[in-house]
Amino acid sequence: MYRLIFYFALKETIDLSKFPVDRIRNFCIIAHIDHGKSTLADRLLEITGTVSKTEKNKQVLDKLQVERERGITVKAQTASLLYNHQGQQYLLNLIDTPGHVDFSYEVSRSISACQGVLLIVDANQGIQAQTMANFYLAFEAQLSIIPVINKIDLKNADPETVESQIEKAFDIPRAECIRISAKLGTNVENVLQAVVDRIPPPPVSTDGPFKALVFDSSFDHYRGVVANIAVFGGRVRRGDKIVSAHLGKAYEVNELGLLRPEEHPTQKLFAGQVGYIIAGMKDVKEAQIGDTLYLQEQPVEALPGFKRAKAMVFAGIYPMDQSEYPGLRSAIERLTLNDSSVTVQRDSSMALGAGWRLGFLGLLHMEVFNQRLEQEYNASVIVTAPTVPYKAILSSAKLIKTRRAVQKNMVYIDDQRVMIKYLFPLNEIIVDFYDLLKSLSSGYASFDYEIAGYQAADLIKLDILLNGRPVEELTTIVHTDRAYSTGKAVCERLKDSIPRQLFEIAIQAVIGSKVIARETIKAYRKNVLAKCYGGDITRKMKLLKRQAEGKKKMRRIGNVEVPKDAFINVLKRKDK
Ligand SMILES: Nc1nc2c(ncn2[C@@H]2O[C@H](COP(=O)(O)OP(=O)(O)OP(=O)(O)O)[C@@H](O)[C@H]2O)c(=O)[nH]1
Repeated sequence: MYRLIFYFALKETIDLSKFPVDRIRNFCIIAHIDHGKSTLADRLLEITGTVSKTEKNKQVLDKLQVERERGITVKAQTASLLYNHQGQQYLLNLIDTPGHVDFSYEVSRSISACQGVLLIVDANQGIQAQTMANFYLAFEAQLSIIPVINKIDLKNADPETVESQIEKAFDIPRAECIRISAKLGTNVENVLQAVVDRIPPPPVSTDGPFKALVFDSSFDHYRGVVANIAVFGGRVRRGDKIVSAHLGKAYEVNELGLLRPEEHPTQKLFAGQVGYIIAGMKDVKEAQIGDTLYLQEQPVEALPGFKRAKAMVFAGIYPMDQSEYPGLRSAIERLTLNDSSVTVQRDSSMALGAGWRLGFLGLLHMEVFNQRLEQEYNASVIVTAPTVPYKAILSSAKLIKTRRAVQKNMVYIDDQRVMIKYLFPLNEIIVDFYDLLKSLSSGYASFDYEIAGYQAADLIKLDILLNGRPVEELTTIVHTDRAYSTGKAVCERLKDSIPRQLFEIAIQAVIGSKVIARETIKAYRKNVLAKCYGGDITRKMKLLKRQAEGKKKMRRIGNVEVPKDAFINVLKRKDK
């Protein structure tokens, strides 16, 4: 009992910040979604004694509730591990990266804080779209790449084939692949040894001026912004005055330390270290991912690669009931405090009242944000169909007609797998492309995208009217060739989504003043008390209450009640 207490006390007194640079390794884990990144991270934490075995299977690094539920990593988490190798103690800084394409900028910044990566490939699924995209990010950053073939315990695991794919696609000798089962812990120790042997220590100088890269940041209600940093040069101490390069603002360091993965405060952070810093910043926009921090008295040039997060998918968000507006406003404010990549603009609509127009990195990012609003803040919201940004040239007579998708190239990864690159209008892939691709290929195809810039196209505005009133939230920009079919499909789907009401409802799709499609919903009266014979008042009250609650899920547009899901569902193309 006493020995145990002594051991913990000793462990905490080791000053990790004084670690010699040649015994530090900074690495991250990259993989296609679900290939086992978080499971491997947990095993590494466990083997190195960073977390206890009792927390096994809890996915320590996937903290957010949405992450647990969806099994995806949204926010990167970091942990410093102590590892004994051939009688020497090493400090291994593991930076967990988000796996989804929406967060590829975060992945690229995490990568730039590292000298090596573990590239995980599922032994059953083999190389997938994000394996390729992530490999190129690591390759271009000239990192040491350790291929790890995971899930070898699966009945259908085929590590031989996956090794051949890795050799062919990435030109990495198959002998360098490590076969593991992150779930069972098989060979995971070999991964740690490879991290020490194959990844170089950070090429930094402790003598130069302090320079650090912000690769993640979050907001704490009591302490303000907590920025995760990788120190590229010099050292920083509590009380130092630091400056963030892109805003040029100065701050005093209140607290700093290492992440194990919980915060472990230290007096200083040295070049080569990865840790956190708290310096009185009030908004995550003051510590943007990719920004550089330096000492006020020793200015340095900013590290390359900084990009302001750019929203590519926009949607309107409105409270179900206007009385919920103040609550929703504070929920959005709190959530965006932690996510500087969401853009917020106040908006209002005739039909839905006051609300916001929010911009997201991608569709998953938007869905996660909405789910968090509902789960963490109990907010009941209407989300309009997502749109993408366009650049419009007004009154231009010469527009070039483009095809909707253009094939760019095709590469065979092996005799069963092919990677095809297309140039797509973003609008074509945001609503339901991924679902469609998965269902058409019975789950075999995977997909990844990057933004290729703006291109001229023959586009037109399609309005939807309900009993003659335009419903702004259903207005879309469509390709001229698709205007008629989209208008017709939206009208048909709205007819299915809107319940019959006491009067007839006309649904029209309109271009300019021209009606291109129309559906009619016949009048109907639903009497919820119809089946309620006799005078049981409590039962009647219950039924009326349920009807009132049902109505709450509806939105009134003019005199027409529209279910909240209709705003997004009608744009999903089931007909392709
Ligand atoms: N059989 C088997 N299953 C595994 C193994 N490693 C992970 N899994 C399972 O694969 C699924 C995905 O694992 P995660 O670790 O969440 O995958 P991830 O790559 O972190 O996913 P994202 O964070 O969404 O990118 C989970 O159900 C794991 O239990 C393994 O070695 N064997």
